[in-house]
Amino acid sequence: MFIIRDGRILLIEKKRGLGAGKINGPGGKIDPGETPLQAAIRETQEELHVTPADPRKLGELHFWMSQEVPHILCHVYRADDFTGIPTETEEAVPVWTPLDKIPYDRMWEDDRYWLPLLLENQSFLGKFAFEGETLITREIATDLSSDPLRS
Ligand SMILES: COc1nc(N)nc2c1ncn2[C@H]1C[C@H](O)[C@@H](COP(=O)(O)OP(=O)(O)OP(=O)(O)O)O1
Repeated sequence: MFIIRDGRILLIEKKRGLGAGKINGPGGKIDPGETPLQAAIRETQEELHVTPADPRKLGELHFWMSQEVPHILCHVYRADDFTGIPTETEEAVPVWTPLDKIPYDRMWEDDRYWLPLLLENQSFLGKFAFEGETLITREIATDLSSDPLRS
């Protein structure tokens, strides 16, 4: 979940789990019975104590990681407002970042290929294969005019 307001993006420094130490948006696994959107909102509330307003889906990302974590499907949302006060939790430190200073060198390697599209409000479908934390192959499709991602 990427919240953007007043020329800044609300990122997190993740304190535990997959990608600990990296900068990312809030997010996590979908619980049984949840939709991807419900999960993204809940994870944002749990990790930052804020609730995104009117989030909309802009992207789908497929990650192939390793034999232990073979495939991850990640639903990517953008919101342009929120309620609450971004607060450090056991899971994350809030990192408000100017849009022209996004720290890609501290993020997963794939982010530099699709986060600029999200900032431009473009929809995207990405496929990324990793070996460890190194990006090996990437494929990105944009301008999904039939809008399959907005359902
Ligand atoms: C491999 O490339 C990745 N790139 C990016 N940008 N984000 C990724 C990548 N792999 C995973 N993620 C995201 C997806 C989720 O938002 C988190 C990982 O969440 P995780 O499954 O570890 O869930 P936790 O944060 O541990 O939380 P729960 O266990 O509470 O669900 O990273």
